Amino acid sequence: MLADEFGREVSGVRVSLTDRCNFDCVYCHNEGLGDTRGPMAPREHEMGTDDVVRFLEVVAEFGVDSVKFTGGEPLLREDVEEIVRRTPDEMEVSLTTNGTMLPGRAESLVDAGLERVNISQDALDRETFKQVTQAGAYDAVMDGVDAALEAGLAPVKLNMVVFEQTAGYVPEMVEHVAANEGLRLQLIEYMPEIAGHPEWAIDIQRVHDWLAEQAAHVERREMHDRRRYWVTPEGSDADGDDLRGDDGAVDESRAGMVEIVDPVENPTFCANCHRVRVTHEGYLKGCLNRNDDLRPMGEMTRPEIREAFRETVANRVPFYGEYVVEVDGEWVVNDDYVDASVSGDPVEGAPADDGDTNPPSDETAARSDD
Ligand SMILES: Nc1nc2c(ncn2[C@@H]2O[C@H](COP(=O)(O)OP(=O)(O)OP(=O)(O)O)[C@@H](O)[C@H]2O)c(=O)[nH]1
Ligand SMILES: C[S@@+](CC[C@H](N)C(=O)[O-])C[C@H]1O[C@@H](n2cnc3c(N)ncnc32)[C@H](O)[C@@H]1O
Ligand code: SF4
Ligand code: SF4
Repeated sequence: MLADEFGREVSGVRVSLTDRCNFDCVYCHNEGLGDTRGPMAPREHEMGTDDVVRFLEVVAEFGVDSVKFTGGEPLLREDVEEIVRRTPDEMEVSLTTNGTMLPGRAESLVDAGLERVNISQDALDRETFKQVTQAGAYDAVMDGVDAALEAGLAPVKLNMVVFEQTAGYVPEMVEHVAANEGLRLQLIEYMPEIAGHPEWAIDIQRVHDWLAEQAAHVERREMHDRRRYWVTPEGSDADGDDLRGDDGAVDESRAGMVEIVDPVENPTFCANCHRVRVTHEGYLKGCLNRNDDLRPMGEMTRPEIREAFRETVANRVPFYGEYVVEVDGEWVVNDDYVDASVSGDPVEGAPADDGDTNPPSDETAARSDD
């Protein structure tokens, strides 16, 4: 497995299959690339099926053992089943989706080899859901969750971005996953830099504190050093060891799992980051939050992919605490990287700054996600 200078091995890749979407969520960072609005028809610049598969075959040679397909809305592409089917067997295959296209496709995706799915669901309230997603597809998402469960994808992780509009729904969502076997919840710290509206952000530590009071059991996940809280349904007094099944793991019929994704507030999140990303246009990206290190893979021949992947890994840097540091409460680019990030040579062949990318515009870094 390749490792960067900070000792972080790269075990996973996240492939953005498209930047198109049928939703227009008010907070969307589009995996760090900005706006998803625009025509929904397939576009020429998206990586083709064969390119995606060839990329996966090459990184599998380096011991990469998991791939997540994301976007935009990945299921707008009709070749997801084919891509999943042709993904090397040794890789765990997962998908992050808004869920609307899972009814009618969940089974074919599972048949093709899909092992896990994360579905974005920010509230159980129809009106709030509509305001947040700027789409009225609440029922389609709920049907999507059911379709995933029926197709055997349990546990299904619900992704909820916690910000001003949704924070009040956290207790209800936590009870929802505690009471419904087969569901997990992921509470994602809102990242305002790409989407704007810093005033929407809330203090994620308050959510940790509240969950710590509710939880019957707490664990840490190695990836990103994320905290996982196991919460029992209302009325249950099960605790700690009572929750474990015969195999020693928490029995999900007795408690629901709530994981917090807090890249900014958690000082050991980036130090435990083991993922490299690929944009829908086929550029490697060492960090979700950076667009100044996009690296093309030439004509995507195997030697070119190998070389670009090696270089991307070699140049990876933990974002929070290393690439940006906190000065007077603001994240600013570390002086050691100023040349590389702001005025350094753009990667040859990388997309121009035409609104599709978000390089830090000054010394305050762009903070996005995936
Ligand atoms: N800054 C940052 N945010 C991340 C990272 N990974 C996930 N996130 C945030 O969490 C959101 C949801 O992530 P998912 O795409 O569902 O994947 P995940 O939860 O990381 O992956 P699994 O738990 O392995 O399924 C992303 O869109 C980001 O907002 C990361 O490496 N860096
Ligand atoms: C960009 S979407 C792509 C996949 C798919 N369209 C979906 O919504 O699941 C991936 C994840 O990013 C999360 N996300 C988007 N913008 C965000 C932001 N500004 N802060 C934190 N998470 C965000 C979404 O909630 C979603 O779970
Ligand atoms: S569904 Fe996903 S990609 Fe689409 S706007 Fe919402 S967060 Fe962004
Ligand atoms: S911000 Fe960058 S370095 Fe930190 S966890 Fe996310 S992708 Fe990894």
